[in-house]
Amino acid sequence: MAAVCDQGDPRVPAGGGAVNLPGDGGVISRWTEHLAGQDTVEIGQRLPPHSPDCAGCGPRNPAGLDLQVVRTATGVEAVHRFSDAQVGAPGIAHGGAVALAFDDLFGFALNTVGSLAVTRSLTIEYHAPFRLHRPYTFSAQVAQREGRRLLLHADAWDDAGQKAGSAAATFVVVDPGHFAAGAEQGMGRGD
Ligand SMILES: CCCCCCCC(=O)SCCNC(=O)CCNC(=O)[C@H](O)C(C)(C)COP(=O)(O)OP(=O)(O)OC[C@H]1O[C@@H](n2cnc3c(N)ncnc32)[C@H](O)[C@@H]1OP(=O)(O)O
Repeated sequence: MAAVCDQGDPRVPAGGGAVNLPGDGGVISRWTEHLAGQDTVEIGQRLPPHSPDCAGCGPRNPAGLDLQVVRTATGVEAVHRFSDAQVGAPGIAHGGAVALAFDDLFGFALNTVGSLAVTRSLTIEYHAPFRLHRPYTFSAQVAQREGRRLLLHADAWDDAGQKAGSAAATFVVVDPGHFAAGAEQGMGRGD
C-alpha cells in the first residue's frame, strides 16, 4: 500500500484564513484553516462539523444526521443511531442515509491528511440492515494517495460487533475555488 498523504497539499493555501468566498459564511476558510493544521485536533477529540447546516454533521440541520466525529489514531470514528427521519423499509435505515453517513465521515477523514477534496465515487456494501435507534460505530481512514486521488475505506459495526456495512470512495483534491459557484448562490445561512 502506498504511503498516506503528506501534510500541506499545495492546493490548500498555507494561510487558510486568506480564502474568502463571498456568501459561504466562512465555511471554506474554516475548512482550509483546519485542513492546513492551524487548529489541530488530538486523537480522541471531536472534530468540528463541516458547517452548521451540513446534512451529515451540521447541528443546525433538522433533516441532517448530526454525526459526531472523533479523530482516532488511524482516521476518524462516529457512533450513530439512525432515527425515524431516516427510515427506509420499516424499522430499517434508508440506504441513502447510510451512504450519507459514510460520505460525510470520509469528509472528516480528510483532516488526517490535510487535503481539501470532494467525493468522485462512492461504493457501499450493505452487509446487514441498519436498524433504527441502534448504535453503529463507523470508522474511516484514507488508505492511499495517487496524485490527486485519495482512496478511502470505511466500515460500520453494530453493537454486537457484527459488520453492517463498508464503503470505499475516491476523493479528488480540489482548490478552494472549486466551491466558488456554490458559495455565490449561498451555502446555508452562515454564521
Ligand atoms: C471538506 C470536505 C467536506 C466533504 C463533505 C462530504 C463529501 C461531499 O459531499 S463532496 C460533494 C459531492 N461531490 C462533488 O460534488 C464532486 C463533483 N465532481 C467534480 O466536481 C469533479 O468531477 C472533480 C472535482 C471531482 C474532478 O474533476 P477534475 O478536477 O476535472 O478532475 P479529473 O481530471 O476528472 O480527475 C482528477 C483525477 O482523478 C481521477 N479520477 C476521476 N474519477 C475517478 C474515479 N471514479 N476513480 C478513480 N480515479 C478517478 C482522474 O483520473 C484524475 O487522475 P490524475 O490526476 O492522476 O490524472
